[in-house]
Amino acid sequence: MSMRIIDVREITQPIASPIRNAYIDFTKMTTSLVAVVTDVVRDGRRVVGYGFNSNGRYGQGGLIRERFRDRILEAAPDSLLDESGDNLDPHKIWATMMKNEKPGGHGERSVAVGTLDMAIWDATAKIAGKPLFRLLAERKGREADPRVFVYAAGGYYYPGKDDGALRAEMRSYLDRGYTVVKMKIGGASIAEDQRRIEAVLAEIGSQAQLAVDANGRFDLETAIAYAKMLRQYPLFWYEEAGDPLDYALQAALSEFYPGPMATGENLFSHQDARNLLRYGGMRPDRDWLQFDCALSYGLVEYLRTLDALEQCGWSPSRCIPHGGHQMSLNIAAGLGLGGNESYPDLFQPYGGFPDSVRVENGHIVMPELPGIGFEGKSDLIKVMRELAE
Ligand SMILES: O=C([O-])CC(=O)C(=O)O
Ligand SMILES: [Mg+2]
Repeated sequence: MSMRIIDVREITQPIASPIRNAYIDFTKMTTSLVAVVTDVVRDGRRVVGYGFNSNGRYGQGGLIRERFRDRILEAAPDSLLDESGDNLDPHKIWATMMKNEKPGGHGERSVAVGTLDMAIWDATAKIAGKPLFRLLAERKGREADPRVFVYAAGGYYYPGKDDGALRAEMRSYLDRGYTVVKMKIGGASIAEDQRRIEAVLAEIGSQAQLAVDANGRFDLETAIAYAKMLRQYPLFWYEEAGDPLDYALQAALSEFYPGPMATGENLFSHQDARNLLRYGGMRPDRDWLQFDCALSYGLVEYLRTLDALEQCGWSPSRCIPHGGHQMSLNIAAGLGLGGNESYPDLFQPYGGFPDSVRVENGHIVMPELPGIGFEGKSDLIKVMRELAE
């Protein structure tokens, strides 16, 4: 059976909200929604793979429409297929997209490619008739574990939001089954952030743990001042203290912060990830890596990142990706990551879980849906089908 990709579509959609972290507000935030349309039919329906980019980087319509889409559509169809000729080969499609791209300076083309790569894996798993996490586990020769740890990310700065509202937000995450919650720091004075942290700790008590995220705001001196304040609390992690590419800052910070640190959501290639592990002072026994395939050239590249981790003595179980999307849930269930982020109240309809999924004791169980599982989330698949079906 020969098959081909007949179209690649992109639309840039708003995911705006009035929230802000220590670095940006989200009042103009967008995402690229893409569809990879094939001529394959499964269960009476044309197979279309879908993807989108995570929050934090804007939609990539320009790059997708002007460069990457055409490379896929202009390639000889058979050059994009696996050995059997019955399915797409995401690795070959990745190489086709990246033809005539110089190495280094990864910028945001990694977001454009990561978004398309998500759609390509969705189509590939649908054509194979399996959930993506099962396909990944099979290819890796390991057992999938459909039960995945998830934590609730929120705690943003928000106009008029006081400690009472922050506490109520965190309480609502506990009520929805989460055992780890995350809040923003670095967007207020250190005294105010300490007060906010203590308010949340008082609210969650021993029911949950708290992670804090500075979104890369701090210089070394401020990062250390916060470390000295934060280390008196039993935090789940201290995230992205300084600039994502300032490995020396991260390494120096480790001398002042014995608890778990987390970073990596703004590193967009396996080379950058490897540099973090080489030079960032990150500790494989306690720290967390948050590389997000949807921002960093997709799963084809994330597999290289996992190889780089292994070479540096890191387990995939130390990875809890940024982004709160179902793609990373599949990678976690299929390849043994430590879990995934979730934004219970933000970035809808893109984030979250299929409708049938509940969080229990900080974990979800992946449903057995072909592909990434977008078809199980009614509000999401509705906007996806408007693009391509
Ligand atoms: O506020 C953001 O940009 C999102 C973020 O850092 C996170 O989810 O860790
Ligand atoms: Mg973050």
